[in-house]
Amino acid sequence: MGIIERIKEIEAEMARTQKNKATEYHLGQLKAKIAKLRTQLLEPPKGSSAGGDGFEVTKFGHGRVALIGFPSVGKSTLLTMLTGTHSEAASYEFTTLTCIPGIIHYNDTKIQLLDLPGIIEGASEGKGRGRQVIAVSKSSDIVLMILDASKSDGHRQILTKELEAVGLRLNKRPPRIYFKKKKVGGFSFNSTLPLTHVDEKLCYQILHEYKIHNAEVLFREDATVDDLIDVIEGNRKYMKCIYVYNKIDVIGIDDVDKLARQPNSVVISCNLKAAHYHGIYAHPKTIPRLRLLAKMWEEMGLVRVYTKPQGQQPDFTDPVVLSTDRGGCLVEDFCNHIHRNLIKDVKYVLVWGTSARHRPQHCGLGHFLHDEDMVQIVKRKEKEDGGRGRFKSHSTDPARISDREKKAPLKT
Ligand SMILES: Nc1nc2c(ncn2[C@@H]2O[C@H](COP(=O)(O)OP(=O)(O)OP(=O)(O)O)[C@@H](O)[C@H]2O)c(=O)[nH]1
Ligand SMILES: [K+]
Ligand SMILES: [Mg+2]
Repeated sequence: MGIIERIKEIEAEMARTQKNKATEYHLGQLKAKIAKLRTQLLEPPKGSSAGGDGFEVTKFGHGRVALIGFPSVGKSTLLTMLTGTHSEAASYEFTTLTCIPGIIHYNDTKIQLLDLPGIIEGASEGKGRGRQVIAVSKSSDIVLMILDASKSDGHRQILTKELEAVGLRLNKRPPRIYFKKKKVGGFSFNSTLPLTHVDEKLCYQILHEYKIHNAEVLFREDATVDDLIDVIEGNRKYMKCIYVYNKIDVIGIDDVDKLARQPNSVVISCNLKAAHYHGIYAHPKTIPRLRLLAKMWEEMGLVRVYTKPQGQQPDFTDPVVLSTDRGGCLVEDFCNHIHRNLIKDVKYVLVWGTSARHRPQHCGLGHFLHDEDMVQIVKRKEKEDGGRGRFKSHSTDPARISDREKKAPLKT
């Protein structure tokens, strides 16, 4: 039996099983079994090389955004509108068959936008080009889920389920569960608050399913079995997703209003003439292109830092662009971005901008920078170098020549 059939079989068993206190351990184990199979499904088949069919697009610019959606929702039309790169659009489904990159110039940064083939239900199991499309989405910084405003909102749930099945978690943060595998010592289970979804026995059984017998688990929130499985699997990708409702020119203004008020959602129309004709862009929530770009920028969490040479103004068209993936952007990240050896020469930095309490503020490597800050690096002088001799070449430093080298006969 193939992996997909096994997943289907377990899903059927779960559907048959009534949910109650007595079955909760069994259901938990079944969930873990499915998660394991799905992870297996993601491993590329032996002997095959991934991609090779027009999907491998080189990363470019300061960030990457993928357009995901059902066929004919207007992904290609949107790419053409936002980037100027032409991507074929037509009224029939599956017009786009490969990955087509374009570039958005916004806030002095370059953002790579990727048009992709439409995906359909079952994409996570390999239907259509689902696997390749999903792999590209995983390589992106954020996802724009393009939806047809005139179609059922069920599409959004189906797509979310497909992306979740391959380990993508949209607009969620990692569960607050500390989990550490150990070599010995058995199983320890703790929580900092009362738990309502998981108890020690259930956790033990899930770990048993993964053949993990020594581990430390600490719940820091009232997490679910699914959260626990995500933490054990350890391969989940947490991504921001913007729901983009396109074609609002074909629906009524009340429906536009409802969609626009949903969280993480933007309403647009690529058919500008129709949108103006219906008076849709008179609506305050629908300043189309700019609103979408602004939302995208916000969700990407990029930080522009301008380098200020001493006694000069910085080049305000050429920022250092950093991401806040790891919870923020430190002075240390900024220095490392400029040069990987710079950090040991830095005495302190001067920071101007919203992160600074004074103008300028003296900051160390652990200071968090904000978007549009200006930074001047002040280096150590050579004599302040703590005698580490960074300017000396090691090979000519007599103290560093080993005894063995001294004794070695000179080569002629
Ligand atoms: N009314 C209306 N039609 C639109 C809008 N945007 C796109 N379309 C039309 O929708 C159809 C599909 O557009 P595409 O850009 O090819 O859609 P796609 O999502 O790239 O389609 P596939 O590549 O086949 O998955 C085309 O006929 C477009 O002209 C819009 O905002 N309003
Ligand atoms: K199409
Ligand atoms: Mg297309």
